[in-house]
Amino acid sequence: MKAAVIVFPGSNCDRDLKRAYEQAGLQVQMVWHKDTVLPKVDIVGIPGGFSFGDYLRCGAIAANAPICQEVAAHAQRGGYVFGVCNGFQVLTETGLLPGALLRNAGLKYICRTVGLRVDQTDSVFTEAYTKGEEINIPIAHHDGNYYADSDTLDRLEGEGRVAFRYTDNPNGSARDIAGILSENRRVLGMMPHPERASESAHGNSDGARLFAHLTKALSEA
Ligand SMILES: NC(=O)CC[C@H](N)C(=O)O
Repeated sequence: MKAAVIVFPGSNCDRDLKRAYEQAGLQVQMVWHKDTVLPKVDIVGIPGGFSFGDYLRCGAIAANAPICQEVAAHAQRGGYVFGVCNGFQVLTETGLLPGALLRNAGLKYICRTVGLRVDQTDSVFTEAYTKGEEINIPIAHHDGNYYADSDTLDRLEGEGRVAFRYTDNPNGSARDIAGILSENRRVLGMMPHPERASESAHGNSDGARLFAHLTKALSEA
């Protein structure tokens, strides 16, 4: 199974995501944002970081990079895409996921491990968990406050597209939302970083389960 990890100027979790994918058994190719061809892969990863220095809005400039048209085409063909933190911000800016990530309610950068509740287990990203299970995953962001209008929030909830919620909302996110899925559940965006909870040196393997299951599910898909 093959994965691509997109790299923008200012990405800083690209190699962490590559490592988490590789440890789970995926073959990874790094893809520069100016590339206009996406290699044939089973999943695209959009990593965390500070793409283009977070200028304009987090993820807004990255969303207009040439490779993002290819990522959108891949998603429209039913391909899998996984955006972590800045990657989630990029996915909302491209319109592949609804809503926006606003400045944290407390206006401060938050870097700590938080509790998440798994709300939807019916996706390749979340099947490893049980519904309602509480896991611990680190966050590191200043713009993680998920916003969408109430109709969109109702639709996300009604369609079972809320993947993860914060157990103790750290950033003001609407309805405690920490991660959402696309309509076909093949695109996941989440603010917490499962790749930072994926090996013994991290002291937490709650994220490793996501990656291990992902590889298995992709090979069976
Ligand atoms: N860790 C990250 O991806 C950070 C995302 C973004 N730069 C923010 O701080 O909100």
